[in-house]
Amino acid sequence: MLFTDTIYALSSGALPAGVAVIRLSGPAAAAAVVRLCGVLPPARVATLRTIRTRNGDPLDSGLVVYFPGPASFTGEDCCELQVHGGRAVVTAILNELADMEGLRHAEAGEFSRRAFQNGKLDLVEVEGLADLIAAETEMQRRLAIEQSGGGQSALYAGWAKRLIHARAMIEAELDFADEDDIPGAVSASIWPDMERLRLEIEDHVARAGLAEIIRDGLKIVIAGEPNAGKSSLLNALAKRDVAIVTEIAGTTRDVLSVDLSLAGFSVKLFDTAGLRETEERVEREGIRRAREVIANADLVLLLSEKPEGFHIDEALPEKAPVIRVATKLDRPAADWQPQDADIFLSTRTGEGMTELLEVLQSQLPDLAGNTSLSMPSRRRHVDCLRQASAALERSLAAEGLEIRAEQLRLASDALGRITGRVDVENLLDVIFSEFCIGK
Ligand SMILES: Nc1nc2c(c(=O)[nH]1)N(C=O)[C@@H](CNc1ccc(C(=O)N[C@@H](CCC(=O)O)C(=O)O)cc1)CN2
Ligand SMILES: Nc1nc2c(ncn2[C@@H]2O[C@H](COP(=O)(O)OP(=O)(O)OP(=O)(O)O)[C@@H](O)[C@H]2O)c(=O)[nH]1
Ligand SMILES: [Mg+2]
Repeated sequence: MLFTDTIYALSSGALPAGVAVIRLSGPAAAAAVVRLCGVLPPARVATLRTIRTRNGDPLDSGLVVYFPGPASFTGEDCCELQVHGGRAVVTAILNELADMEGLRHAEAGEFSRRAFQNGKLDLVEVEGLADLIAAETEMQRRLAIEQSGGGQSALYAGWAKRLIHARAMIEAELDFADEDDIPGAVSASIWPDMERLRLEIEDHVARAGLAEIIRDGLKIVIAGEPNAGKSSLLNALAKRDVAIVTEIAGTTRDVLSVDLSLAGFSVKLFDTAGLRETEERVEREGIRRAREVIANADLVLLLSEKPEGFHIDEALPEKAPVIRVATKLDRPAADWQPQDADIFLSTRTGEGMTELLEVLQSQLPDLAGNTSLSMPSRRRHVDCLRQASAALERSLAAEGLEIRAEQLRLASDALGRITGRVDVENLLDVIFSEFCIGK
């Protein structure tokens, strides 16, 4: 594909800033820099230049870098103007660029799209870059680096290679089937490896849930009777006054949520309406919504201010763990026994809060140390991997070499779609639109 347009955009963040980076990519990038700075700096050497309007008036003095293609981020000729990050400075330079022939402002993700189309990045790496830019927690960063740095792509490429080898062996057998001196089972040796491959893919897919927790955060829902102290706990954990707290039972109606970072993980903490039978319409709707988030929780903190309060007739999630939290421990009223709850706390005195945080951390996946974060990070990857695994399974079960070979081809195609080597044109708009402008 040929791009005739040269694109430009402010690639750094919000202005004002100490320094702003304006990137250009395309055939007219070098000429544009010559127009602004006189002469082109030597390739890949940051060089201090005065940037001028076409009338020769100085706009700014900045560092200019020229990356001749194909050895650039996009594979095209690229230039960077690293200028003072004032709004008027950047606007003036962008206006100069807008007036030049063949130049236009970049669309969201367009630099990365060109890098993909020029073979600099594959789709997994592109998606990893989008994740890296969005990463807010340490685990999100590590997962994104695994994807954007090519680690994941190398794994899939290795699998694709094994499939190609197997298909080649089958082709050879089919081609020479009539000749007596070719042993009948050239391809027999490949099936144990195809079975292993299928298991490897299945193991890999099984880690997708972990990736989802890293990307989207662990969903922890605070539930329990009205007045149990749910909103007080949300505020205590968030360390801000997010939810309304009153002594009136039935205060919270809407589902509230705050994002926390816990041991490098992102956690989404939900406060819900107290669960009880009621005729009050607004409260009933609040309780319906509470049940909905409880059903989708990764972890439920079930709160009660008295031992019998845990026996609610509510549908708790089937798979997610439930931690029983005894509240308002500072009050002498309730007669708690050690077996009544998992955690005893008071948000008023802070007692038990450390223990609660420890229990929450113990519920997070153990990814300490150098554990590899090799896992499918997106639904799209999981879908392709499942298709590959299913095709492998059909191939292993089928009779007849032609049919088995056809299924292996389908498995190859499914793997190829993950990194974008096979028919993904329709996906590209979706993937690149996730990016910010200038990336
Ligand atoms: N100033 C600046 N910082 C930046 C970027 C940028 O574009 N500009 N990046 C933007 O994302 C990231 C760095 N990524 C980059 C990736 C490849 C190439 C590049 O020139 N690749 C060539 C040469 C490789 C080499 O010299 O080893 C190539 O792949 O052929 C540059 C930046 C983060 N920091
Ligand atoms: N003594 C004491 N009172 C508490 C504690 N935590 C909450 N309370 C009080 O208990 C009452 C109810 O607290 P909330 O946090 O609003 O309870 P809730 O579970 O969110 O209640 P609903 O939203 O109505 O379901 C308020 O008056 C709080 O001040 C605590 O640790 N100690
Ligand atoms: Mg509340």
